[in-house]
Amino acid sequence: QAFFKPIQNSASPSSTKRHTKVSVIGVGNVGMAIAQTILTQDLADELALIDAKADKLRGEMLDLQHAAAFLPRTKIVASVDYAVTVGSDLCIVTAGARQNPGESRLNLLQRNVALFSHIIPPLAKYSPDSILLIVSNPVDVLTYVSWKMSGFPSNRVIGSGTNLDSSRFRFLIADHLDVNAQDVQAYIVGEHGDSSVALWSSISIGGVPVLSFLEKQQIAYEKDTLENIHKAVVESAYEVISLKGYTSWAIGYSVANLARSLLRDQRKIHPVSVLAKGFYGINGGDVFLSLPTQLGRGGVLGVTNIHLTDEEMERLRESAKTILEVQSQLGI
Ligand SMILES: NC(=O)c1ccc[n+]([C@@H]2O[C@H](COP(=O)([O-])OP(=O)(O)OC[C@H]3O[C@@H](n4cnc5c(N)ncnc54)[C@H](O)[C@@H]3O)[C@@H](O)[C@H]2O)c1
Ligand SMILES: O=C1N[C@](c2ccsc2)(c2cccc(Nc3ccc(F)cc3)n2)CC(O)=C1Sc1ccccc1Cl
Repeated sequence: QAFFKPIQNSASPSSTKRHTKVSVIGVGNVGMAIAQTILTQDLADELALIDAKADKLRGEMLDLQHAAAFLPRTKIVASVDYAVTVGSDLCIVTAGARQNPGESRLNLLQRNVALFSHIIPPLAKYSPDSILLIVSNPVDVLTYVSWKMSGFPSNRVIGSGTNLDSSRFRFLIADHLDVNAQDVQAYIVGEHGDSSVALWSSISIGGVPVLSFLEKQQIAYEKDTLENIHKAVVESAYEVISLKGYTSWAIGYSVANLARSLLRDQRKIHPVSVLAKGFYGINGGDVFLSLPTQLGRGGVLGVTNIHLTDEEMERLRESAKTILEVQSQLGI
């Protein structure tokens, strides 16, 4: 006895809506924050989870599946075998070793490059037309490594880069000016983390350039205000780590926002890590740095040609040089 009484001609029409599949590699703090945001925002029809720890992986899959009654219907699969990622539209990589106390960034990088040599090639094999979105740190170099290891065209290899830095920057500016962070447009570019570059000229509130906004609102513009807010972006990352030991929610929402632009072909502009060679006089070699980039279903659709001051240009080139020196030691 069928559970439902068939209704005439109710067979679902041959749906032209494509099946959207997202794979998240690494189900730690960051990977699970991204996964749950993708589910709550209904960004995928299928979510595949990968990790090296089989028990943790199955536990996270079951725990998410048990929320099905409260979420849009999404098929959730998980395995240590990369075959489960087959046919993904987007592969988000958060897997990686954590920096040990006192460990140099270079040593952490070398450990993560070794891990990536077992992660990227199977992803590329099972989903040759997918977009790779790299979150693992050091994100700019690991995005370059993923580009080399995958053999994908550079428009389909993106790093989360300074997307999180910029979202913290927007929050802090909004908090300082008592406005909504969604009305604050502000870009941090270049290298993710301690050496990022804040583009003061890019800041606008509701379309009003920040300096004239301050004048109009008669808010005193202390010379160091914006510089102090940029410093606070870096300090807040260290503060969160010191208080809770990791970061998850801001990176989760910021990466899901990138996933939305990519999967829904939003053609939105985000500060993400892209192959920066040829832009702003960066010509010393293949280097990934964050620039304001238009994102859509094809990945990187274009890089905006924003005005940079000489100082901003110089700092970008310095970052490129540092990263190229590190990359030259990888032998990739
Ligand atoms: N780009 C950014 O803005 C940003 C922000 C926060 C964190 N991060 C980075 O994200 C990464 C993850 O952070 P986290 O807090 O989730 O760490 P975590 O240790 O909680 O999770 C990492 C996961 O990767 C898994 N893993 C390790 N090796 C693997 C392999 N070979 N294959 C598959 N899975 C593997 C581990 O089992 C673990 O579950 C770190 O590199 C961190 O620095 C980046
Ligand atoms: O919010 C974070 N948390 C992390 C983190 C998460 C789990 S363990 C450490 C963080 C927090 C603080 C410092 C730091 N340094 C770092 C270490 C190794 C790298 F390869 C890159 C960065 N990393 C990872 C990370 O990249 C961020 S954003 C971030 C970091 C430093 C400065 C500014 C920003 Cl916007």
